[in-house]
Amino acid sequence: MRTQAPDTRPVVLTVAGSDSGGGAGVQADLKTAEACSAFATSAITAVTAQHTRGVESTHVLPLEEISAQIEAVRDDFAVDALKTGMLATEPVIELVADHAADLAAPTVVDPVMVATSGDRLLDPEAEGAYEELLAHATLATPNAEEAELLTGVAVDGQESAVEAGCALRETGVDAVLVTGGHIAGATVQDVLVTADSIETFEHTRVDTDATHGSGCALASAVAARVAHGEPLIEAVQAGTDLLARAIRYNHDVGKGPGAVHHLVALRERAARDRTAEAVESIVRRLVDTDTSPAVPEVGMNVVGATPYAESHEETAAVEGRITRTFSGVSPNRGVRFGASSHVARFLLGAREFDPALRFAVNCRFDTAIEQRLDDLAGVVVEIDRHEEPEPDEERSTMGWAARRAFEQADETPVAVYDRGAVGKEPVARVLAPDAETVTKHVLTLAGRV
Ligand SMILES: Cc1ncc(CO)c(N)n1
Repeated sequence: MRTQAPDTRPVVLTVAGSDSGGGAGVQADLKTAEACSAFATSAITAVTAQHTRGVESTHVLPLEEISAQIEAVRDDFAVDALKTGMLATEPVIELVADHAADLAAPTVVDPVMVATSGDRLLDPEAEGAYEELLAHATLATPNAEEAELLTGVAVDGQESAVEAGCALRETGVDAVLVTGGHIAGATVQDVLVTADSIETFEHTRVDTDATHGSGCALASAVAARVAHGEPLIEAVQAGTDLLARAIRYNHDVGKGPGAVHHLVALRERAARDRTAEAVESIVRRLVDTDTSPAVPEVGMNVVGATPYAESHEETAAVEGRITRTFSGVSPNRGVRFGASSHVARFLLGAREFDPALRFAVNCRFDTAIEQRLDDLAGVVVEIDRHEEPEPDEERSTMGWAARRAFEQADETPVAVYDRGAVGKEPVARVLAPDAETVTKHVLTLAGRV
């Protein structure tokens, strides 16, 4: 016999509909809540025959069966947060309102009315019943249409979102997050109205229709976090950040628009070891082959981004860079996540245009290297650093450099170089989707192939 090692997690109960398509509803809730470190339980209100293109049919379960599921969970588990999704009819909303009133745990209400596909998921006569449930809720997460249906305030921007949020708080709900995904604009603004603050969470819009399951995932992520005892504002910030990433790296499934990537943050973490090992293998090859002719005065860095990297903390690089020695080149210290700022920001900037790019290396640029750039198989772009704007808050203009390069090229470049500027050494940066290719590019520039 072995000693058990139990793992304790807060329990989330989702009361929602089943989506056979797996992207929204209970399926989305279970995946998201588990990915946010909660133990997820569920009570199914309705079974929908659904896919990425729409809802084919809906069967609402008998009220006693919905009630029995909630009772079964509550009898046995200490529920740390309640989350509601598709409630379908007025009696179901009333049933859940009774449980929310009686449960000493935070309740997150996603007032699901219409699917992303446009199909109705709530009996139109039941909209008024939400007041009863919201009276006992911690947070409501309506989108612009739901906020308008619940309050009569047409939501078309931040100001009206605040107005609708304040109006909805009259029901007694502690806080309202009016989500902005459906409001046109280059950025998505989600507006949180609480008793004593108004917070706006802003994310650059991702050009996709693959948002199936986004409302369910957001509310479940927030529920899992408040179940952990996280303050509401932090939980909402983290939830909206998660969703931005889950939409950018959406699941390309089905014939319609894809679904959000509920596990994206877990997958990012899971890819870290492989990414660091790939960077280590590139560094080994560059050291073994003595790439000193390609090492710039400022030192060379090899940067690897996880497939879902969004910040330099999610890229692995050599601490202290690779520098020239008497007999060749040497990495100063080990490979660590977050070790590169400059080259990492160039790679992250390039990933805004081509997310398949995973690796970048900054190389020397001189007349010998300039000639060898022709030997690289692919597009090479020159940028002029005299044109660059003031550095951003991270004191880096590397996002600009990547943007400038992609504006000038019709396809993803393999190298982006500049001839320097005052106080700036000329640099040739190589880019690739895989470790093997980026290594070959550096060896080519060093004259080692
Ligand atoms: C079952 C279900 N719940 C919620 C939504 C909202 O996206 C959906 N499409 N399906």
